[in-house]
Amino acid sequence: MTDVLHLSDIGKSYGDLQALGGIDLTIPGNAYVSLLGPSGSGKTTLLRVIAGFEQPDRGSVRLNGRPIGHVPAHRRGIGFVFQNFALFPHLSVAGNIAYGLENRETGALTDRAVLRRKVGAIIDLVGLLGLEDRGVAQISGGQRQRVALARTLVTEPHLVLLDEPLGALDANLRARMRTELRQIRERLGVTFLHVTGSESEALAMGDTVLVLDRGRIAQAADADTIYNRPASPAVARFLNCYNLFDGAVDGEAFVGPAGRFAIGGGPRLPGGGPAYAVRYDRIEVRPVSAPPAPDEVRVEAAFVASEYSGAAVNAFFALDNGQVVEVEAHLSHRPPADYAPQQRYGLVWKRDRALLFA
Ligand SMILES: Nc1ncnc2c1ncn2[C@@H]1O[C@H](COP(=O)(O)OP(=O)(O)OP(=O)(O)O)[C@@H](O)[C@H]1O
Repeated sequence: MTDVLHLSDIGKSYGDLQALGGIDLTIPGNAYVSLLGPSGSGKTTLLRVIAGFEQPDRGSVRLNGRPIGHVPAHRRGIGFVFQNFALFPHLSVAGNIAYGLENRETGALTDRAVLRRKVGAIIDLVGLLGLEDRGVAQISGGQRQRVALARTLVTEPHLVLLDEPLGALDANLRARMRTELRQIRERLGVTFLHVTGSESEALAMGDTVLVLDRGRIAQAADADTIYNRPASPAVARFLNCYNLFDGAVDGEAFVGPAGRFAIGGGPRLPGGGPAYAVRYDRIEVRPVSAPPAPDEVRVEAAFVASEYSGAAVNAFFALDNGQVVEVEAHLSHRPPADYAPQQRYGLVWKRDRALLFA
């Protein structure tokens, strides 16, 4: 598979603020790539540099092997889908989709039959058949999102950039559009680079997930690797599914304010430590009197509260040093537990299930 985009040492500052601090990145053709990062990490700035809306202070951008730093945005052959859709309110669904083809600077399409065929094919692809003549104010949010996507795809871009494309949709629709976006992309074979602040969206959608941290790529890997082997405590923190503990390695234990955790045969990860991380769903809650097995780590904590989220329940426990530990139980595995407020429990996990950044 050939690479579609190559970034080398891209830097961008606004005054004293460094938004991008030297980005090296290669994005393959025919792939779904998610770009995940907390607010302010530089996601939008990076997309805008790639699209050509923003000039970087340094570094180079290559598209299909050719440098495009000097090429204006509208000639790059890169599509952009915005969170707010940015549709023309006075045009119909078909009118919005045709607009870019009819009005492009070079090679504007004037042949009505060709235009109708191209627009019709893309309307079919994104699932808008029958809505061609509706005004865009008379369709649903999900349908407007499809129009925004179709309007970009009809220009046959080499690469499509999507900035929080599902952010304006309600939760049900967002889940459905995830699957649809992936299917549409697969049918076309064009690379999507999808910016999101949602870890679940990034992991669910990306063949490759890029994690941005303060203007740098903290990790680029498949979703499984990111989830199970985050490259640093910062990446683990963004994923919102790891309890992180401060401390230091002391012989065969990790020692910090939360206690002394015996180190098992689990991996020692090189990046950004020292820190100790246990995933929410790796922790079991036991009566305080139950002793741990030799291969387990145990801390005592008082139950604070639970939160149901559909298929799972997340319970929060306070350690003696005040740190809150989150435990996630999937209801398909066991019925919801009934913990007593303020009561003490043993929180237990297998030594080799923890991650050690050292
Ligand atoms: N035009 C600008 N002028 C000054 N500072 C800017 C400008 N655009 C972005 N920044 C700053 O650059 C940093 C990166 O911003 P960016 O919008 O790329 O982050 P982001 O990861 O997309 O955030 P969010 O998820 O909140 O949209 C932020 O600190 C932001 O305040």
